Amino acid sequence: MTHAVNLPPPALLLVGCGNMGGALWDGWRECDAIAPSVVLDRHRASVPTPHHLARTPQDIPPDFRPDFVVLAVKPAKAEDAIALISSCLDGTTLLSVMAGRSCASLREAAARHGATVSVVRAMPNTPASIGQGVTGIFADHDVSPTRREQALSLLRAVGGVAPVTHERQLDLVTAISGSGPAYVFLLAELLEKAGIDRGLPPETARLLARGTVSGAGALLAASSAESHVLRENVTSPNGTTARALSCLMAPNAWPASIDEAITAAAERAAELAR
Ligand SMILES: NC(=O)c1ccc[n+]([C@@H]2O[C@H](COP(=O)([O-])OP(=O)(O)OC[C@H]3O[C@@H](n4cnc5c(N)ncnc54)[C@H](OP(=O)(O)O)[C@@H]3O)[C@@H](O)[C@H]2O)c1
Ligand code: PRO
Repeated sequence: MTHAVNLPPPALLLVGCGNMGGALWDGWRECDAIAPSVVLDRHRASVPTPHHLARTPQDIPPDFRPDFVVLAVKPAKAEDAIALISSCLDGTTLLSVMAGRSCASLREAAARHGATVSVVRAMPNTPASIGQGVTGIFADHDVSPTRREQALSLLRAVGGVAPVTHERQLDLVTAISGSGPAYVFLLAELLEKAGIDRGLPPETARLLARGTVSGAGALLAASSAESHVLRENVTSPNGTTARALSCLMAPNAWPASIDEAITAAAERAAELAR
């Protein structure tokens, strides 16, 4: 995939505007990355003009022709969603953010409902809502260069983008960065709980835990130093951090559990593909 040159922002039919679809939608709207678009979702309260909210496929304006149909429903609901919007799908590019579902399975599902589509798969994450996502992306062989570039631009508008050359690598992307924010939020939860359990006022524990996770993330983003160097900068010889890290870095602690967690998530992504 190469760099886009002055491509017009695409019009989208966003199917599913929940946690991930909503994060992308907020990020795209914030930076004007999209032409007038339609959101199909049962729960979204509103979308601002010039965009249009459809509660059911019948609410989609009949003359609306999207450049991309962005599929952001749960993988188990993909088949139903494709059946419902098949009349908008024919001839478009399907941009799926679903875990697991392969390009081939989505192409075949569309074909079962009389629609010919090319498929781009992206695995974003929820910090996309504030323009700080990171997305792995894979374009199927029949996606046109223009659509590839537009898909890349869309995802670049909401953060970093890592193209992968083999579709199966998206399972690992899902395990590391798609699911990854949850691991970091868990760390914030556990730090907060540790403070409260040891007698800190809850609001103090919350401030310290959240500030530490977000501050460390911001420092990582702003610094060119490797993450292990930033860690070592906090760690005085024989000091408090060294004592804590001797627990966390024990071979059967974080090194083992992170490894196990990534394997488990990637295996689940592969299961969803089946
Ligand atoms: N959450 C993440 O951090 C994340 C990250 C990367 C990728 N993903 C992928 O993104 C996809 C969506 O996940 P999510 O967490 O955003 O799920 P979600 O919060 O449940 O959002 C999906 C939304 O789509 C709506 N919907 C489904 N079918 C519809 C239909 N036919 N008509 C109208 N609305 C419909 C759902 O409504 P109902 O609940 O009423 O069906 C829901 O509001 C998944 O495939 C997941 O693998 C998620
Ligand atoms: N959320 C989706 C899941 O948990 C995919 C990545 C993040 O399956």
